[in-house]
Amino acid sequence: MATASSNGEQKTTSKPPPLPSPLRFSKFYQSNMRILVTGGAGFIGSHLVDKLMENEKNEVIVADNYFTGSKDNLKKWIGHPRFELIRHDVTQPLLVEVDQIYHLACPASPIFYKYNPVKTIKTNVIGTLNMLGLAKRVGARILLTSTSEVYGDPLIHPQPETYWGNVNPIGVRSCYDEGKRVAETLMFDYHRQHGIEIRIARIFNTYGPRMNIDDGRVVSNFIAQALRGESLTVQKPGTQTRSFCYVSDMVDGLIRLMEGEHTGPINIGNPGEFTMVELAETVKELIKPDVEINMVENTPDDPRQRKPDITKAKELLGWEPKVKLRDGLPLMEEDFRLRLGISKE
Ligand SMILES: NC(=O)c1ccc[n+]([C@@H]2O[C@H](COP(=O)([O-])OP(=O)(O)OC[C@H]3O[C@@H](n4cnc5c(N)ncnc54)[C@H](O)[C@@H]3O)[C@@H](O)[C@H]2O)c1
Ligand SMILES: O=c1ccn([C@@H]2O[C@H](COP(=O)(O)OP(=O)(O)O[C@H]3OC[C@@H](O)[C@H](O)[C@H]3O)[C@@H](O)[C@H]2O)c(=O)[nH]1
Repeated sequence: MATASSNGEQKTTSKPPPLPSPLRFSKFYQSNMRILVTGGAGFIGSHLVDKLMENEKNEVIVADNYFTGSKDNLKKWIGHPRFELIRHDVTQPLLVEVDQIYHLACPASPIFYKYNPVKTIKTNVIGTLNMLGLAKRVGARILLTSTSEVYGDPLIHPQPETYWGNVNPIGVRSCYDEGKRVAETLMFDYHRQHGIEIRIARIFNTYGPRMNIDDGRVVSNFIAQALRGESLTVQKPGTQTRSFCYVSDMVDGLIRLMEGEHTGPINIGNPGEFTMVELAETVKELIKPDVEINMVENTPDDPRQRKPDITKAKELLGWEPKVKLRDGLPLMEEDFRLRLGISKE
């Protein structure tokens, strides 16, 4: 049990976690690393599970309520002896014995997190409290997937982790961005007060195969629209920017953060920055050159610019993204073609 926090402050630690089953110390038993992935049936979560399952020393448990995720994303692991899938809502306590927790459970696409905002904030606050309670009880290390949305509509560009953000506390996005900010606070309070080992990743826009076709986020929308021959819906003004990270780079960054020595928060994202008009033009050029681009109304509080400063990730985790947008989009196109049943002309 740690006695000093990463910033040198003294911590009050409560009672230590119970000892694990004697079986884990038995001479002839090689214990595996037991890893819980909440939200593991979703887009990033299922890719993370694939990577974790590659290591034969890992046992993976997924807890998911299937709000935006699906069993289909995990079908290759169902029935595997090192894998378990639990239908569970993180707003309820969970009793499992694990060594690490990747806490991803939360809808991520704006149309889904705004659909039931009260549930979104409960997922972020009560869900994170429950997972921290679990981490405390069993002595597990816990990683939270926070978001670039904690910077709100940023007034500093690119965004370093030291920036405190510019967030509307009462807007339609607040259930998500303020929810994640409270989740980060809870993580640090459990760390300082109870000595829990924490990791916080601030994820910037991530894309790749397995995103829901009707997820509503911009990359999946544009690819699905181009493949269906529908016009690409660029929300006004179209000059707003995002920086897109391919999912395999993201998973690599999350695992390095979990395995490393630093609590974070650490930005994980690709600094390649594009306006939404540039993204639409790239999708058009790569997938369907004759598709139209249609300017449509935007939603409130849409951040005007976003680009991660990844100096910390490079220095502390030895991580930087490898896949450029132009290389990642065709991989996603291939997956969408398969799922939509539209072959290349
Ligand atoms: N993809 C991105 O660009 C991005 C950016 C920043 C942060 N993140 C964070 O990464 C995580 C995963 O995002 P994603 O893109 O894979 O989204 P996703 O919607 O595909 O996955 C979220 C998963 O969480 C599950 N879930 C939602 N509420 C739950 C609850 N109450 N109990 C149990 N399970 C629940 C969903 O069913 C789904 O499987 C989220 O925490 C999100 O906030 C993602
Ligand atoms: O069809 C569309 C959808 C979206 N957009 C624009 O594309 C930009 C990105 O929108 P998205 O919905 O993909 O995602 P956002 O960047 O707004 O939010 C995301 O940020 C980080 C994560 O936490 C979440 O995955 C999500 O909240 C916005 O400016 C939006 O106005 C379009 O131009 N057309």
